[in-house]
Amino acid sequence: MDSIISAICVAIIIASFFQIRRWWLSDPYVGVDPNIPEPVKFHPFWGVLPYRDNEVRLRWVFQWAIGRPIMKIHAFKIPFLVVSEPALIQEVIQNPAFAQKEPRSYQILGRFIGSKSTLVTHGPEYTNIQRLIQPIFHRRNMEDYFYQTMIDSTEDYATKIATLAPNSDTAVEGLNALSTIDIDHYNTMYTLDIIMRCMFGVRFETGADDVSNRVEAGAEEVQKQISNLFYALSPLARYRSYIQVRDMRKDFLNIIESKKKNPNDGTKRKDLADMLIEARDPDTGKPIDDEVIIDQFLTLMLAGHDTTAHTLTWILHMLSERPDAEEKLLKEIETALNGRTQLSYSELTELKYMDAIVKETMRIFPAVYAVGRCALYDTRLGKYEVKAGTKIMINILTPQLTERFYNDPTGWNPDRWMTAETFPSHSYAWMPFSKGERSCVGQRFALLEIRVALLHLLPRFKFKTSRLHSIKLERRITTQGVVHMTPELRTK
Ligand code: HEM
Repeated sequence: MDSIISAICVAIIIASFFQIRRWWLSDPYVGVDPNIPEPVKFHPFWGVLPYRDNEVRLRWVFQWAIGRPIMKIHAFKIPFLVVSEPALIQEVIQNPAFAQKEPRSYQILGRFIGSKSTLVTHGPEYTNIQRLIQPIFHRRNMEDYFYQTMIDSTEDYATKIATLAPNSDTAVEGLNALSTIDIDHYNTMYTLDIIMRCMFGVRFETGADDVSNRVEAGAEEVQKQISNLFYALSPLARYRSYIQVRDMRKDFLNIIESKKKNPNDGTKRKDLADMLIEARDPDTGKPIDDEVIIDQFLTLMLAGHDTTAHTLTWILHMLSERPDAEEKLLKEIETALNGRTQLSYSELTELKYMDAIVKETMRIFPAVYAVGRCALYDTRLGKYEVKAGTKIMINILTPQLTERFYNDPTGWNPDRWMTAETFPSHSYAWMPFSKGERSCVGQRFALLEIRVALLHLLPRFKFKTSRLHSIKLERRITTQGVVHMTPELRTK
């Protein structure tokens, strides 16, 4: 009897071994059109994962994608189609079959932003939320409310920078000409302050109060989980995000409740919370549920601060590297100011060279270098068939660095945006805010923040990139720059 049981056990073990081996070696691209090329022969189980290294992270966005309009890659047998040709990207964006975001790319962020966030919903639920969110970012609100809030925050940032400038009267003790700051960290705290003030009318300041502490801890936890996948998958990370989100939601709910008790009677500058509390569903006339409002706050806070901060960091770095461009921008600002200290909203948004600098920096260092979509039903993409459930990565970076669309594509040259002749021949060859229905709702807000920062900081400070530290470009979900700079007070 024993020997029969042993024989059955051995047979099960052998059969399981062959089954696992078959699965391990099975085709990861079942259901994917076989005509779509694979850039290199990947391992059938690990796929692209062994190619992830520190120097060339995510090769698929640049190396393999160059000259490949579409290709297939996989990781742990999960296949993705990487689309890198502007005409095909346009097809993806305009085809309703691809209206859904790729849920996996939002798994980590999803822990923090809630299930009713505009970033992750789709279909009628998304349309309802968009109808409430989009009007908030209209030009009138920018001009009437957010512009002045951004200026106030920037003035405080300038005061803080002055304490870090070795040649300023207010410099903290012990600074010298070689002292540097991690400018991206400071920019991140600055953009967090802007979004907090615009959302709730409250200041965000490191260590100043409990709400600021919890917001900072939450924002840092997101960064940590995004940058370290192994940590993100651990129960500890899940627990920490649960606690932090719970605390932030409580804080935000308290703010909403106190605003409801003391509604803005027009004597104070309106903020985003006032606008969302006032908003009514156009069909039912009902106000928005508090939990839905909180999902949007968390989304705007997380989607809207580090992207802008990283962009500002790269702009300051490029201006430090290119004094000719900095000089030209300062001239443009000086001419526009004409002896005043402030510009009107429309005067600021009309500064052409400033706009060119922002565009050119976002071309080379797009804060978001790819976005994910998922086919809702069977469809076609170019000459290929795409089955329902197929995951798509829209490659934002590669077209922006392609010779077909840009002369000297890796050279930073803002002048290419000064005349229409040197604009890219396809509008989808520049899309740092994505395009179409699911593009960045905060684009106008982000561009205004960056312009306000340049207008109010550059004439006062010269930001010098330190040669003593290496400059690191980290591609996680966003393109972060680790850049050490010395801010110097400009003397007339
Ligand atoms: C330079 C700064 C920014 C860049 C480069 C950027 C880029 C993007 C991109 C590429 C998307 C599309 C994501 C996708 O399709 O999966 C997006 C979506 C979004 N962004 Fe931004 N963003 C920036 C700033 C902001 C700001 C300041 C806010 C809010 C205040 C914001 C709020 C959002 C939201 C809510 C979405 C989701 C839109 C939707 O699905 O309907 N972003 N952003």
